[in-house]
Amino acid sequence: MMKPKSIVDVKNLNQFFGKRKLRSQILFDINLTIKSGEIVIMTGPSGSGKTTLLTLIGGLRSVQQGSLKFLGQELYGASNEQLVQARRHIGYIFQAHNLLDFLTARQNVQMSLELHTNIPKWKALKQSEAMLNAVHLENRVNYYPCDLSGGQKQRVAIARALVSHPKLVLADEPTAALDSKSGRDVVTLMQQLAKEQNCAILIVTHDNRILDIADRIIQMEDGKLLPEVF
Ligand SMILES: Nc1ncnc2c1ncn2[C@@H]1O[C@H](COP(=O)(O)OP(=O)(O)OP(=O)(O)O)[C@@H](O)[C@H]1O
Repeated sequence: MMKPKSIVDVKNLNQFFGKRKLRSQILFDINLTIKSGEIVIMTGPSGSGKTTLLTLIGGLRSVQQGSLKFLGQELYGASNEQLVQARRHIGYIFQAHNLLDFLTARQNVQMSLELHTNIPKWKALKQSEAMLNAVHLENRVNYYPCDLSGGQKQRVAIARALVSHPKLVLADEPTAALDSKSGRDVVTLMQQLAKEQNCAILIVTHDNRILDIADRIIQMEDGKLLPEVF
C-alpha cells in the first residue's frame, strides 16, 4: 500500500483578531496533521475557533504566526497568487449550500470545474453529469436549486466540491440544515467519494449522529486543540 501523504501540516499556529488594544488571540499553538484519504471531524463549543482554523487551512485568510503547509507549500507569508493556487486543490462544502440560484444543478457543478481547470466544455459537461450521477441526482441534472430539497441541494454541493478531484475537502456544518436521514446520506456520500478519490476531508460539526464516519475526531476548546481521543 502507498504511504499516506501529508496534505495539511500545521505547526505552532497562533491567530489573532482585532488591532492594538482590541487585539485578542483566537487560536493558541495549534498542531495538526491531516493525511491523504483521512476523514477528520472537528468538534467543540461555539466560538472556540473551529471556523477560523478551517478558513486558514482553506487559504481563505492569512496565517499570522506559525506554520501551515498545504501539499508541502508554506502558506505563512504566501502571496495571494499562491493562496489562489492552493485553493484550486480544495473543495468547500458549507452549511448553506451556496449554490447559484440562476444555474441548474449541472451548471453549478460545471462552473466550478471550469473555474479550476482548462478542460473543454463538452468534457466538463460530461464530468459534471457523471458526478451528479455519483450523488444519485441523475434525475435532477436540469433542476434549479429552488426545486430541490435541502438534502438534494447539499448533494449538488458535494458534487461541485468533488468534481475537480481536490486533495482536500473542507466542510463546515454540512448536515446542520438537514433531517437525520438526509444528513446521513450526505456524509456517507462524502465518505464514499473521498475514499474513491483518496482525498482528505476535514468536517466541522456539532452533529453527533455523524461522528462514526471519522477516522479521527479532534476537539477544539477556547482556541486550543485538545489531545486526541483516538
Ligand atoms: N472577523 C472577526 N473579527 C473578530 N473576531 C472574530 C471574527 N471572526 C470570529 N471572531 C471571534 O473568534 C472566535 C472564534 O470564532 P469561530 O467562528 O472560529 O468559532 P467556531 O468554533 O467556529 O464557532 P461556531 O461553532 O459558533 O461556528 C469567536 O470568539 C469569535 O467571536
